[in-house]
Amino acid sequence: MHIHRSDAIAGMLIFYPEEHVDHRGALREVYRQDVVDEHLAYDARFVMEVQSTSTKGVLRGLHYQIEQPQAKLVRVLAGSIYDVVVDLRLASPSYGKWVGLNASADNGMQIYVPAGCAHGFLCLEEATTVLYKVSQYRDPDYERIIRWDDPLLAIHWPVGISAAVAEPILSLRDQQAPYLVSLPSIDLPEYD
Ligand SMILES: Cc1cn([C@H]2C[C@H](O)[C@@H](COP(=O)(O)OP(=O)(O)O[C@H]3O[C@@H](C)C(=O)[C@@H](O)[C@H]3O)O2)c(=O)[nH]c1=O
Repeated sequence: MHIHRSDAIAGMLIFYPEEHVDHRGALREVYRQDVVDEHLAYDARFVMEVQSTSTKGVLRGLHYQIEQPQAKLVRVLAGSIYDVVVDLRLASPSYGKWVGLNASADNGMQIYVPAGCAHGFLCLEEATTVLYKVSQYRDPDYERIIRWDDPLLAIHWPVGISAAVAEPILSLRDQQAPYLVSLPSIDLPEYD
């Protein structure tokens, strides 16, 4: 498994599992505890796996949890996504920075989202299925959302007339999410 440390966001990692191809098909080791133990922060003890399936054009995000921040290990089981990680951790050296990556079932990329970073993805194909492990259970009281198109963040989503997706499909909650500028600091996660 090849591991790349993000230059842009402190603690963010990208895993590229090796693919073994033969006449029957292909095989990858998709999870190794020893790799996790060696490379991830102490809080990356995964307690739950979540799987979502979406139609093309669905954008989920940008989501994070305060008080019980969730580290996430994200991969695509079917289709492809533009995956975005945003550092909203107060006092982080990379606060306000974002990283966008094309992850797909084909390329097998796995993205480690450090606890406290916001996460979202745009589905680029029909029936795109994403699976992620999380290090804390979900607590709706601590869930927070930032607008996917926040002008302060200026994320280059592949959205628009000549892009992969003309108009994203959002949940009502994501449509009504606040902009970063209006968020009190109590709603932002800590950096440790
Ligand atoms: C995230 C989640 C949702 N749910 C339920 C709540 C709701 O009824 C339904 C859909 O939830 P949501 O609209 O929050 O799902 P979704 O918009 O897909 O939320 C997810 O977005 C991506 C980007 C993330 O990074 C995740 O951590 C999570 O926030 O599923 C759970 O039961 N457990 C969970 O862990």
